[in-house]
Formats: sequence, C-alpha cells, structure tokens
Amino acid sequence: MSGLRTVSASSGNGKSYDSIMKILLIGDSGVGKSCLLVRFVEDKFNPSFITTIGIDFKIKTVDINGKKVKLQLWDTAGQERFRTITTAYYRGAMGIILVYDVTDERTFTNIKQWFKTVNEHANDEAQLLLVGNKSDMETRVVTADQGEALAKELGIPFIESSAKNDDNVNEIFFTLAKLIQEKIDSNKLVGVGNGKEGNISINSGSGNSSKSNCC
Ligand SMILES: Nc1nc2c(ncn2[C@@H]2O[C@H](COP(=O)(O)OP(=O)(O)OP(=O)(O)O)[C@@H](O)[C@H]2O)c(=O)[nH]1
Repeated sequence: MSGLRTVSASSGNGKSYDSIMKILLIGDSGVGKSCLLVRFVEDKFNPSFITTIGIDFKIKTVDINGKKVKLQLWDTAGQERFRTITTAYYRGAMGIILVYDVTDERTFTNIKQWFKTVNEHANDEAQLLLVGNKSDMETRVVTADQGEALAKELGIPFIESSAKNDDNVNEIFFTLAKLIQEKIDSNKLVGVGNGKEGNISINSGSGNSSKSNCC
C-alpha cells in the first residue's frame, strides 16, 4: 500500500497552511458533483447542465479542529469515456466522495461499481463518503433509508444533500475533512498528491472554475 503524505508548508502565494487534503468527487454523469463543488467553494448554483470534460479542481482553505487545512477538491467527469483519465487520480486521494442522484435509481445502483473501482485504484486508507444529492426534488426514487442501508453495507458514512438548496453541502466537506484529519492524527494517512513527497502538482490559489479542464 502506498502511503499518503500530509504537507506542512507555505504555499507559493505566501499563505501558510497546516496541511493539504486531496479530495475527489466521483459518480455518474449528471448526479451533481460539479454543483456540489461550486456550491461549497463559490456558494452558487447553476441549473443548466454543462458536463465535465476529464477533470477539474477547486481549492478551499478551511479550519479543521483549529488547523488551517487546504482542500484540493478534484471534480471528475462522470462520463464513461473519461474513466481512464479519472481513475488515474484516485491513487493520491485522501478522501473520495461517491455521489448519486436520489431521483435516478441507476446512479444509485452504480455506486457499487464506483466503490469497486475505488478499491482497485485508491489508497486503502482513503476515507470514503456516500452522498445522495438532489434531496430537494419531489421526484425522488431512492429513499434516505436505502442510502443509509447501502452506506452501512459499504462501511462508509452517508449524507443526503441538495446543491440547489444548499442543504448539507458544507456538512459533506467538513465531515470528510474531519474524518481525514482523524486518520492523519492517528498516522494512518501520511501523504498527498501524486505520490510525490511534499510536491503538489497543481497551482495553489482559487482554482479553476472552468468545466473543460481536460488533462
Ligand atoms: N434539483 C437539483 N438539481 C441539481 C442539484 N445538483 C445538481 N443539479 C443539476 O443536475 C445537473 C447536473 O449537475 P452537474 O453538477 O453538472 O453534474 P455532474 O455530476 O458534475 O456531471 P458530469 O460533469 O457529467 O459528471 C445540472 O443541471 C444541475 O443544475 C441539486 O441538488 N438539485
């Protein structure tokens, strides 16, 4: 098992932080991964659907248990044709958010496949979190109980959210970051990025809001 490394450093722009966490969002196309990220980082919601091409990222620095933590948030394309590109990013992730759409049963049943891919490509110690998004929709077909049951079966925590109504969005990222921090504190997680020690391969700063950041 390759280790994940935390970095205590000063970023290039002079702002210091205690550690960096690389977090990945995965799940079928259209479940709302980009919207969750945009809601969390920019507090905005766009009702139109612009599918992600390849991979995109945003940065947000938060306070976790009194520590300044820089969250590197990677938004992967859900479309099958980008799967080879996106799975390449699993390895260095400290946290992975598996997202489904509560109004689309297929995205829910596909979570088991996403979970299998995570087990094949991600670090064993990566912290996972299951998210049922679009809880604002009356046309829901997947109940919260079904989400809970699946999360229990997979052995991971579960949150329902709405990027549209800003419901539980902060909870997703803070819950995950706190769980990652617990693993860091107990020395289970010792790494970051692409396996390169102390080396972050992206620009620090506000991140790119473009949806066409194909690598
Ligand atoms: N009602 C409602 N619609 C949402 C919510 N989140 C996202 N959407 C809509 O769902 C559609 C898809 O959202 P995206 O965030 O682009 O989906 P994605 O998972 O990033 O899709 P890919 O980039 O193709 O993987 C858009 O039309 C969003 O406006 C939500 O919480 N509630």
